[in-house]
Amino acid sequence: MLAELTANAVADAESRRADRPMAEVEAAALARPDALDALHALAPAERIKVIAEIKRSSPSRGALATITDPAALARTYELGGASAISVLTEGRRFGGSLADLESVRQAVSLPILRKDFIATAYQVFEARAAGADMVLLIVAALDDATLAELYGLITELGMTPLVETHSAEELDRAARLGAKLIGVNARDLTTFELDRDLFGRIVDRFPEGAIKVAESAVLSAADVAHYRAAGADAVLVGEALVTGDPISNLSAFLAV
Ligand SMILES: O=C(O)c1ccccc1NCC(=O)[C@H](O)[C@H](O)COP(=O)(O)O
Repeated sequence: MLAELTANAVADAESRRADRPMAEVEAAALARPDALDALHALAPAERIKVIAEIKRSSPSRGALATITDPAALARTYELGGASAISVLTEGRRFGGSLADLESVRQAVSLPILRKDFIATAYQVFEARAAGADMVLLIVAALDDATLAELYGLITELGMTPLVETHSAEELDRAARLGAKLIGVNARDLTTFELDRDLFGRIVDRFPEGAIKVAESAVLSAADVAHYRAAGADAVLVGEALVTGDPISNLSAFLAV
């Protein structure tokens, strides 16, 4: 499934490239004001931080929410105390787009993550051109050379890579990269099984000083407390915020 999602995302980017060549996207990326400092926004603090996601649907859960105005939802997240916004830009299975990211960029002053299946430089330039401050790199989807190349490009463009892992070995690969913002996704992206305890089992492998993000499977404040007790600096939450009341859920999550 992960290989298919990545291949589709790359194919979709290649078809956009036919209309908007690399030189044009690169120029748009370089013309953007500086990216926001996501490492500062997500730095460890007394309270856990929340990266709030704009998520319409997903392969594991199907349709989740009708989001006609992602900018309005992002403003609600900002008002509710989120530290950053994640925008799923994959179109086929998640119903997202780069246009969503652009509209969110105009609406909030929080760092924005492009959450997608990134495997090419073109997708990274697209992210910056649309106003992203962070770009997701999924370790399981990339070999070490591509991971290092994309990591370098993202940082050269002033953005922060969120390096996503799902095992101790992948966390070690993220550490070798020098990643400063690392996520452990509770969701196995091939089987869709959720394992909330994975974060706690491998948290000791985080490199010194890296920001620890627990991704997925937060449905309640108790889940946030579980991740916090295991050492998470931040949680990345989609479903609970798009299917419930975002303000009261954020308030409960941030009170942990
Ligand atoms: O959510 C899915 O079904 C999914 C399937 C395959 C690849 C990625 C997938 N989701 C992306 C994410 O990692 C989540 O959207 C994100 O961590 C939030 O998760 P949740 O709070 O459980 O909605």
